[in-house]
Amino acid sequence: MIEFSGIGHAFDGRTVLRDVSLTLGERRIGIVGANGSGKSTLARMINGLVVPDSGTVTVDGLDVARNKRAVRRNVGFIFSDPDRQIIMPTVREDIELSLTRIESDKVARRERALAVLERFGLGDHADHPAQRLSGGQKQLLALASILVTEPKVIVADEPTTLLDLRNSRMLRQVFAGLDEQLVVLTHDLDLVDDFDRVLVMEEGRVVVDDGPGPALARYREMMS
Ligand SMILES: Nc1ncnc2c1ncn2[C@@H]1O[C@H](COP(=O)(O)OP(=O)(O)OP(=O)(O)O)[C@@H](O)[C@H]1O
Repeated sequence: MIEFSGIGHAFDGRTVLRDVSLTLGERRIGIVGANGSGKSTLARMINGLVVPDSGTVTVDGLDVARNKRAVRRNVGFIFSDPDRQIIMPTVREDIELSLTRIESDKVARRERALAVLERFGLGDHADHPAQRLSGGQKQLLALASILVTEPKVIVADEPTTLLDLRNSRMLRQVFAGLDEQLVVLTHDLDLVDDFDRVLVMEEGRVVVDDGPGPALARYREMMS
């Protein structure tokens, strides 16, 4: 359960979030909205990457600002720019690094890394330099390295921006099969059209909060 309570935030004196209060308990939640409407800022508060100027954010009852480390163990954050997330020289090592926290056995780590790479269509690239992957392959690697650790909550910021149609569809299926709570920020409206709940943001506020059908229809109207 994620709870935003009376959130306000400004960057350099410019307000970007205004009095946002929300309880997110559904399994799959989409957040859409115009560029600059505050989606990423709000999502980054879920794992303490941004601390709100006013109000509180809690995850399973833990105040994020005061318990960043504990919260981050349970919240996997997938950045829109995969270069921010890829650390190790090879593709397999990058996944293995993510696994060190939850799997102490080296051989088991390797097996799990290879299995997840196979699942994400990167099996043939396991020993390739991670930085030489294409943009979309890097995005898949960044996703795989978070999903493999099975965090309780996954926050994905524009996860399909670099993906081709086949991989976007594959990701949609991966998301459909996840047991974890998922919060996805996206401009790809098809990605969230079967989610449980969709929020539409405008100028730092949540202006629509509904099922995907009515919420996306309203958003399309707003953007036309
Ligand atoms: N670290 C920062 N320093 C200064 N301003 C920032 C910072 N991060 C975000 N902003 C500003 O806050 C506003 C909201 O940005 P945010 O990234 O939350 O929007 P968004 O809805 O995710 O946009 P997009 O769809 O373009 O990714 C923007 O005007 C942005 O310039």
